[in-house]
Amino acid sequence: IEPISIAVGMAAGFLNRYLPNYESILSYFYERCQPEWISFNQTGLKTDLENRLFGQHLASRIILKSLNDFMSNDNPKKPLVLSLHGSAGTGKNFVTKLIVENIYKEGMKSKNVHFFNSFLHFPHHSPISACKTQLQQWIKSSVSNCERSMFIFDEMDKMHPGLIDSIKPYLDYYDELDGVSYRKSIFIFLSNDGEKSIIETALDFWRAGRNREEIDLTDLEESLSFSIFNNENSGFFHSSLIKDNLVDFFVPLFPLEYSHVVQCIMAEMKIRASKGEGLPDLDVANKVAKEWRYFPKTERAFSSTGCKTIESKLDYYTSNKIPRHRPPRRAEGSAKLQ
Ligand SMILES: Nc1ncnc2c1ncn2[C@@H]1O[C@H](COP(=O)(O)OP(=O)(O)OP(=O)(O)O)[C@@H](O)[C@H]1O
Repeated sequence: IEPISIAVGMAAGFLNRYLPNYESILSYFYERCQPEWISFNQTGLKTDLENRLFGQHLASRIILKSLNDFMSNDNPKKPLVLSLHGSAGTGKNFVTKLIVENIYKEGMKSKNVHFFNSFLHFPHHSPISACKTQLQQWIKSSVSNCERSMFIFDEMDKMHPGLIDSIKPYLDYYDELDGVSYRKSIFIFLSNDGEKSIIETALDFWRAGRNREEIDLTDLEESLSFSIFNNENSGFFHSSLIKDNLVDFFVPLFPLEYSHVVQCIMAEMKIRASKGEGLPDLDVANKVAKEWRYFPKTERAFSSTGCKTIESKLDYYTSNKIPRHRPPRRAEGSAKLQ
């Protein structure tokens, strides 16, 4: 009997000691809606924006300021809604990833980060009412689980306006909706809407020989919202989300210049070097960047595809097969200006 009672006593002691910590042990291994897993690394984001995002001074400034203010406010009046605009390959998805990585320990894999692509998740042939219900339920249940949820909508301009309108209540100034508060969530919309006016502004500065870093939001705000409102093909235009002022910040991403393409190639080379695949070489980066397509044809001011497809171009180049005149996936905005 003696050894049994000793064993029972030891087991009781063990459980007493560790059971109260059961939750914290679990939260050590499994992602929870807790500061260990979700907290804003302001310095990390600042450093990433300065060192990893090229040619986007205005986007960097707006994103950093809006997130600093929002994440340090314990009682925001509404969720943060950012709408990122710009042509293909200028860094909309990339900067979103930087934001996510500096809030969620698990980055894009976090179960509290929800990424939707209009084509993939809401194909136009699907019944809109079913999509609306599913999307609303998804948002509600995610925020019920974790108030610090993030929702990213890519290709927002291709999204059905009815679907955009169905998320409006969650973006508004409500304390709660059916017992759920959405005020600490973040919504990020990505689209090509407004690219024409962003390109035109950047081109005006380029032609005037002015530094693009001098471009201020005031130079753009009016023309950007005008061009979004007047794009009849856009889901944004047809939805009432903009009209009702539910977007907190419009974030313009400028077309990238030759020097930014070189920076992107060098960044990719550094990633490869860290995996033991060669060394960064500025001469090679310059050679690859020269093979890029630029617009307008005469001035060759901006890259037609931003920094997109760098990996494959670098692959081609390093295997001595440079892709010449490969059509960019999407360069409608640039074509108009040629
Ligand atoms: N401004 C930038 N600074 C650094 N890297 C960039 C930048 N823009 C693009 N890149 C690089 O190019 C890749 C493609 O860019 P990204 O997916 O962010 O483009 P996008 O603006 O979202 O384009 P799309 O409108 O076609 O979705 C990124 O993964 C990143 O490696």
